[in-house]
Amino acid sequence: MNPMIRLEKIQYAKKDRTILSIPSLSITQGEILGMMGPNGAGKSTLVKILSCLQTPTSGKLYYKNEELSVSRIPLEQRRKWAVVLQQTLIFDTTVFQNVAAGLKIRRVAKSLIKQKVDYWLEQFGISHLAKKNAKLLSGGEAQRVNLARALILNPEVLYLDEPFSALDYPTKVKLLKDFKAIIKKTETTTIFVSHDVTEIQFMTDRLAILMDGKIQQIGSTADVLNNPNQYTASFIHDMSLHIE
Ligand SMILES: Nc1ncnc2c1ncn2[C@@H]1O[C@H](COP(=O)(O)OP(=O)(O)OP(=O)(O)O)[C@@H](O)[C@H]1O
Repeated sequence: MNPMIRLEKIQYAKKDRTILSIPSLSITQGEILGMMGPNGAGKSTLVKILSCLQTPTSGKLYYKNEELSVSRIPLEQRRKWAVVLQQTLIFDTTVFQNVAAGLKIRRVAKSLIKQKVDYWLEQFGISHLAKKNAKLLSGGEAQRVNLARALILNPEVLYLDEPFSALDYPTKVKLLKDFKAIIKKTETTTIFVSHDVTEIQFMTDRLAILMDGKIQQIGSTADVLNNPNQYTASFIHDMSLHIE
């Protein structure tokens, strides 16, 4: 299968320190790739490079087999991607307007915006909050707004950097289930960074373990978690402790 995204010989260095070194990485259309690693391993840096928010020191990035000039990404290309972070970005207006924000910027017709926002509010189970000021939402509700705002733009690739880590467990479980069903239905290629083994197990098809700026293991999520290698065993063991 043709990769959606491919990295080749990517390096990111600051001063004398190599922060990231990825000889190669391919992500297939529609897959959910998980990424775990200790603090400072380079996960956010990799996500920023993949979404062209950061220019690597060297190496190449391909999107559907076409090389991207990472320092000059056209707006149409950027609009194929969406990034959702742990901190929710909420505007001081209604939930409806928050979810509609990206479509308005794209000058989508009002009637179509209404149709799409209604659909996505329903998908995320927040239709009843449409008229509420989004600043007054709970953490779980706010993250639903954040995800709806990203998915309404029909992104080809979604980057998630610990989007659920601030949520309590029951809220998280419900949102994970709803979110996974949506991602699978829309076949959105997703890169999902998390410190939570349960989230990773539930959400991802493949898992990459990043340590000291290198991918030390990558494979099917079950395989990586059940058969860690000499580099990843101790980290995976420690990460799994809290669910035993
Ligand atoms: N612009 C920069 N200048 C200097 N150092 C940087 C820069 N960006 C990242 N780093 C360093 O690179 C390393 C990797 O950072 P990164 O944020 O990618 O790690 P991470 O795996 O996402 O960590 P965490 O799990 O704590 O969020 C860290 O040591 C960080 O301090």
